[in-house]
Amino acid sequence: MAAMISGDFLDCFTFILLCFFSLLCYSLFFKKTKEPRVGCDFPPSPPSLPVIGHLHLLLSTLVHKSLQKISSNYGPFLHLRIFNTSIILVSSASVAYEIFRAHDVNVSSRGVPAVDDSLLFGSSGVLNAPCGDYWKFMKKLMVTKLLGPQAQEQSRGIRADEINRFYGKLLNKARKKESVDVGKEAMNLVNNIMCMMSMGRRFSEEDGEAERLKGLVTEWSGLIKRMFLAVLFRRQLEKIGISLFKNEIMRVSNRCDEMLERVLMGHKEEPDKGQGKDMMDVLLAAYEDKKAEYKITMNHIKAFFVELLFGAIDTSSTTILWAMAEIINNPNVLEKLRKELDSIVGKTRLIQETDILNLPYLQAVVKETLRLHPPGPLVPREFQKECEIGGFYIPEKTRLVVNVYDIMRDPDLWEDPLKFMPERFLASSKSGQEDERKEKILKYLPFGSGRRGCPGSALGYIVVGTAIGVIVHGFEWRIDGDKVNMEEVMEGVILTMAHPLKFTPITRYVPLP
Ligand code: HEM
Repeated sequence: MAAMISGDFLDCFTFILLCFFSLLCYSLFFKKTKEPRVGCDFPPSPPSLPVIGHLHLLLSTLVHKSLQKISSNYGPFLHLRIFNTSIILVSSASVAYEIFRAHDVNVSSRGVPAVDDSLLFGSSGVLNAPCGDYWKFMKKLMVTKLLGPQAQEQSRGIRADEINRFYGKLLNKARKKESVDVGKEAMNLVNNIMCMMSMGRRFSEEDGEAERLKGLVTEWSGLIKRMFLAVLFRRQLEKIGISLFKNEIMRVSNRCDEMLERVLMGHKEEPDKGQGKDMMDVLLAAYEDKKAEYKITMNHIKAFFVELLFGAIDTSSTTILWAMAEIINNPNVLEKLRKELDSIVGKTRLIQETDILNLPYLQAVVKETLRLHPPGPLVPREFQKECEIGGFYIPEKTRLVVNVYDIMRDPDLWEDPLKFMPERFLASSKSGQEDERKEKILKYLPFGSGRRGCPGSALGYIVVGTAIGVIVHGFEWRIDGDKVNMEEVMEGVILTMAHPLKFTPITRYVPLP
């Protein structure tokens, strides 16, 4: 009898638990989104499937392309739904203008929920921090000590040394008639520049440190790729106790932690080993400073460097790669670029950063590369509060995805949008910006926009410009086949080339010692 009672009790208990779980799942995933205000609709929505909404339209390895297709079929300002998560998809330069100009504060959060103490996707980083005191403090430090004009002038020598090393490597390959993996060498160059500028040291290639760092970058990229859609439901899943990828994220994070711990210890022991005060010195001083505007922790410092390594390096090196691919596929561009470099830089020395101001065609090549191949094709944000945009209602906490890839290929905004045509940027970028203001559009967005736009754009232009200058000015190249394959692939959140670009450099001239 006792056994029967306990059996019935267990069945009943399981039944109640199942009911509770189903109700919870219903309210978290399937419950209807908030109704719009009377007289103000949601933006239009493509036909959707029951329960999953528009999820099936997004299941692709090239999400920016799927979203581009959806926008070309249903319009540039859409309301999508995945289960009960609403997403506003924007592919219109005028709506982007309204959002980033009139609603900049409202969309100043990325809305990506933090994974505990992880150094990437965690609560200590700048990328996903809300626009509060911590973000303001770090942004000020970044601009004054690393990325602003004065800081950049002070670190010019570091970049010049790294550009010389880069040239030396290519020259060595040319002498040995060996082929160069452009993506790999660009990654090494930017990696060394960023590490030298921010921590006063580079990761050594000799003792395998650089390889370990690259391994970590690859693991993060793989994780980000898998997490892309999961990010949308993480909040809901965590409410029912499911933490997607948490173990994997923490495992990679712990390895980054160990690596940075070693660097930080080395820095504390020998603070003056680098060339003057670097960002790590500045952050360590802020950590020790009891009167600092914001009390940062060691985790904040480590998260900053992880984001720097994974954000700044991939974006800039991928741009170098795409630029070289476009230049090789467009011999007329190559000819014009070489002519400009030969006439301004000459054939007795290497290009320097300070030359870039006098090389408008090189600047236009970099801009055109970023227009056609933005490393971050989708800019994600979140509406903090409900608002009205373009006459449509947007509820609070709605996710926003601006498809900058689509906007920068819009045939209504760009003549021959798929053609690589640097000349379109030659008529002074300033007048272009004035036109945008007059027309109330934002059509050039490789660095995002508004207060959360990229603070490293000026440095990005300089690093990419000098690297391309060195390759184009210093060498001829031999590639396998006539044309470079321009197929795209998403590596994490970075849009890059699906196939490695390799060429054998042939020396054009050797600079005088
Ligand atoms: C070609 C090179 C680069 C490209 C295309 C690029 C692109 C971007 C984009 C699209 C964003 C998001 C903007 C938004 O939400 O509106 C971003 C954010 C950011 N980028 Fe870059 N970036 C580049 C280089 C750099 C460099 C060199 C650094 C620093 C050394 C850097 C640091 C950052 C930081 C810290 C953020 C986050 C800003 C915040 O949340 O307040 N980026 N970048």
